Amino acid sequence: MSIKLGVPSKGRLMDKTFDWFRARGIELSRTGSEREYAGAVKGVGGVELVLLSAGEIPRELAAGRIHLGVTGTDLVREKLGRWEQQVQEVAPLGFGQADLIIAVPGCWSDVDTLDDLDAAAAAFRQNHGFRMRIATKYHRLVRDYLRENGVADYQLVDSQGATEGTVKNLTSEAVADITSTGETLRANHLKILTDGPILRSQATLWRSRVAVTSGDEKVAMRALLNKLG
Ligand SMILES: Nc1ncnc2c1ncn2[C@@H]1O[C@H](COP(=O)(O)OP(=O)(O)OP(=O)(O)O)[C@@H](O)[C@H]1O
Ligand SMILES: O=P(O)(O)OC[C@H]1O[C@H](OP(=O)(O)OP(=O)(O)O)[C@H](O)[C@@H]1O
Repeated sequence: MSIKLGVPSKGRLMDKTFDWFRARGIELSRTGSEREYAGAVKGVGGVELVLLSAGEIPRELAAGRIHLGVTGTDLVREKLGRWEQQVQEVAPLGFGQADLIIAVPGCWSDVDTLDDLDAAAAAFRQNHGFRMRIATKYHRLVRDYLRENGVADYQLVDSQGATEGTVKNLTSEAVADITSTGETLRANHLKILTDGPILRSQATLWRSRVAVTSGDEKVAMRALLNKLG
């Protein structure tokens, strides 16, 4: 059997992951037709490439179905409770940097910090009869962060994409999402709370702590990790 290496199947993370491995003498590639999720590995033996959604890689590592996987710190911390017990960081990859932040409408002139948000949330509930809505796909991280900072008068609404549009669409009052250049926030007239990000994320190579490795696989794992430095 081979070591299974999970890599995002599309987009910026896939291309940059392929570049990162290539720079270390390992050629990863998608094979078959443009739409087929099959991959090949050259430059090291006993390693199989598994192409997956970035969001599913934490779960596959935690289940031990892949031995190694590339995905963002944000996704590991969001998807896995007690993530340190399930995965181990092998190497930060130096790309896919993004901050998880909370943003509110730019016109909320009296809201710049979490404390301001807390006060605005209490007032919002009194005026509207329901809790201020924060749209996000990072439920665990946002809930933990707001609890640690004493903000309670809010509700999370799920948004799996185009989150910054939810304020304009009147399905939320604030958002908690990943940003890198800040352009999407600016284009949607949102401003970031000034307290600092909830989390700084980047693409990272993880090793499963639970995947079982046979003798052959241990040899392949050592050879691979040696090449990666
Ligand atoms: N604008 C950005 N710049 C840099 N990294 C980003 C940006 N947006 C998202 N990322 C990072 O890319 C990783 C994958 O993001 P996301 O969950 O959006 O995946 P996706 O591309 O939608 O793929 P899938 O839907 O297949 O899971 C995350 O770790 C995230 O932090
Ligand atoms: O700060 P910026 O450089 O503008 O990048 C931020 C955007 O990038 C991500 O979205 P993505 O492109 O993955 O699409 P999504 O909305 O479907 O998640 C993220 O969710 C933001 O919307």
